[in-house]
Amino acid sequence: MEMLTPTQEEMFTKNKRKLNHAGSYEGPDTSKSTWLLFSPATPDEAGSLARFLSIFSSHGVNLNHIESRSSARRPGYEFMVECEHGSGNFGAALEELTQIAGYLNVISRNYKDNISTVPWFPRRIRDLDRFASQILSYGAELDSDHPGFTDPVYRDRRKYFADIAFNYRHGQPLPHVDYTKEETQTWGAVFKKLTELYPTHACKEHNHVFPLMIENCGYREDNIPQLEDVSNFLKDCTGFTLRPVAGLLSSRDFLAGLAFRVFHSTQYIRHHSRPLYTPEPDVCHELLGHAPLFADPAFAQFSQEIGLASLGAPDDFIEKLATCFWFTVEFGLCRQEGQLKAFGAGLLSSFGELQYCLSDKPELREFEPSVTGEQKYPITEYQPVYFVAQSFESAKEKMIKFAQTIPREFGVRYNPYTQSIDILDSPRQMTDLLKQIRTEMELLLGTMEKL
Ligand SMILES: C[C@H](O)[C@H](O)[C@H]1CNc2nc(N)[nH]c(=O)c2N1
Ligand SMILES: N[C@@H](Cc1ccccc1)C(=O)O
Ligand SMILES: [Fe+2]
Repeated sequence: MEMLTPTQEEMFTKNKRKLNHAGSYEGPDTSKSTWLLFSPATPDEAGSLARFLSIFSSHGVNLNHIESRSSARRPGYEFMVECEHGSGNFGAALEELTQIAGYLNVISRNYKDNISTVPWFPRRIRDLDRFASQILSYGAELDSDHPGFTDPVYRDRRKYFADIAFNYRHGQPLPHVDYTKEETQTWGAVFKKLTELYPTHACKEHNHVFPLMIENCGYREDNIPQLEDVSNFLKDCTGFTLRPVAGLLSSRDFLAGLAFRVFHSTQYIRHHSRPLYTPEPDVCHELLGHAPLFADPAFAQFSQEIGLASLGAPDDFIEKLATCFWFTVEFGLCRQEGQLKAFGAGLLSSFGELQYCLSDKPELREFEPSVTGEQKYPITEYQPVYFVAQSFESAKEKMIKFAQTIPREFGVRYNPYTQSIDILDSPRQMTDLLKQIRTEMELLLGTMEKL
């Protein structure tokens, strides 16, 4: 396969059709959400919601959802409405609203048509339910170059897994799967070969956590661990959880999940004919490659930082972030005690590529987000170039600095109590944040005085 730039890659996958819940196809940009978040012009305006709603009805704009809540940005209330695309004269309604609202954010899947809107991003953890129907390539439909393409039993099985993911909703237990004998054998072959390489090839953080997964999550040669068990384990370690996904998500959606410490995990297994390398993520990749590192607090935070940086970012920055993600979380190398080790999940799940990446064949460069973010890469074969991070800590610091160059008119912060993203753009919110930090400082000082 020829090399694709990230832009080409997006086009390549976007040109493929997407499957929605009902199993019918929809075009790439038909997602229907435009959210408006706004406040009345003055805090004590009585009956203001009714006045706002009349604007939408007079322009024939249908609302799918209406919510009022206490505003964090100023005294009084704020409203959130979800408008149905294509109904009525949305532009006119928006214009009228702008005239009389206090603040107004427009968060839209349709942001490409309107410069002043922020690309849609999930605000609450249950908003992630909307991603299920946005699978890019593969998914339930296998491509003709896929090793399982001509195997009807495998295709059937993939359909079964895709349905689980499509029907999953936030808060439900992760569906338990009875894997077949053949599937368990494929896992066994991958597991056996990889665990022989880990002591010499994997980074120390992976080697530290792996025995814990064997002990707590049923990692064994003769058993494919259940996502539920792995998710519960990660939740105890770092608050990360898994949710099932039918296949590749767009970079934007995938990264947004990480902002909530949610990792989208496939549940199907690679085709048995090629256990040592597969062109798409599968349960071996997620559970052997990704899961152990999400149990590491520094790595979990690094992943969440990338996720938070992506929320509402313009497309070109999403591409750069996704490329940096690719060359760290997916295919990163690092130096530890003078030796080169793999920490990328795509390496830790492929016996073939794990050997290859530490051989003298590939080219190595130093990880530097502004440079790495521009690198082209193939997605269905071994990487010709790898980037080497000095440590997780240094990679994290570089990424945070890079994230600060993303143009965005507000700050974002994950609120673990409400499991939602706070948009920070008012002095009042900054004062509140400062008060919280003061409480923590007092705790810290108080403890230091005791010790
Ligand atoms: C963010 C970056 O594009 C990355 O490679 C993503 C893309 N979409 C994905 N989607 C799923 N389901 N699993 C993944 O590991 C990824 N990786
Ligand atoms: N190549 C990886 C799977 C993978 C595909 C694409 C992206 C990341 C990982 C493996 O064999 O395990
Ligand atoms: Fe991955």
